[in-house]
Amino acid sequence: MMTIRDDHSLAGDLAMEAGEKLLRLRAQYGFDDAKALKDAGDRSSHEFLVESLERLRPSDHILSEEGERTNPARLSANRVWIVDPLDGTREFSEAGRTDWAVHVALWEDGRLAAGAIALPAQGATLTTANPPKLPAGNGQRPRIAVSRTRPPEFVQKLAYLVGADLVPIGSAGAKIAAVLTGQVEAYVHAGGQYEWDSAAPVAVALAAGAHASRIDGSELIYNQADPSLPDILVSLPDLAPTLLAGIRDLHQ
Ligand SMILES: Nc1ncnc2c1ncn2[C@@H]1O[C@H](COP(=O)(O)O)[C@@H](OP(=O)(O)O)[C@H]1O
Ligand SMILES: [Mg+2]
Repeated sequence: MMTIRDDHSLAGDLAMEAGEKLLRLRAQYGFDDAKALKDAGDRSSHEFLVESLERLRPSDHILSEEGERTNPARLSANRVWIVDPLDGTREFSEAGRTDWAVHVALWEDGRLAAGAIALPAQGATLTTANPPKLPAGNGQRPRIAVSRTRPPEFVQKLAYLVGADLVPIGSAGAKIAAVLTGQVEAYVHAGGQYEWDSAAPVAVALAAGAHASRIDGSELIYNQADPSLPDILVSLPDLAPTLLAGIRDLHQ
């Protein structure tokens, strides 16, 4: 009998397969022409994910960083796959870096229903099929992951206020995975980002029991007409109230 993969497994399998293709591209192109490698990575991963989803989930809709962003049909659809074929494109094009990811999420009836973050160069994939067990907070100075290239202006002050250290990492997916695997305790971003940068990692984070919200504490809302979702806080649950209070104080 033919078995139909459930959405959680499908998200994981597609993210992992896209990641394996990206590793092969990296080996094939090398790092001499970063732009050529980035363009090939974005395009081929997008084409693989769209072709696979159209074949395996023909009635669903797709919102991809590299695709049609304003397609109005997705706004009245029940099921929309939100994908970032290559998150951390810059890091993907730099030799030796492992902080880049493939994001595959399913939004269904107003909420994130499934998701996967593949970290091909780390040999890991985190999925809602089997959410990671959150590390216990160790009571040490918290570590906050921030963008390597675009850290929000206030995070240095936030780190000082709450007694934390900043850890620069590329890719939103790699930073949220770092929270879920115990390399850092939080990720704070502001100043610009889109739904595809956070949908899949947030699906996995919520399934694992982590805190994920806008930096004002409100809910992250997906499948909106304007896919801009400019700020985010993901952390171990115990740390969230302190960070939200710190951010609030700094923004008064
Ligand atoms: N100010 C900003 N405006 C728009 N997108 C941003 C942004 N800061 C970060 N991002 C996006 O968020 C992802 C993670 O960024 P970072 O590595 O700096 O933390 C990247 O996705 P892509 O690599 O898919 O473009 C990046 O483009
Ligand atoms: Mg991205």
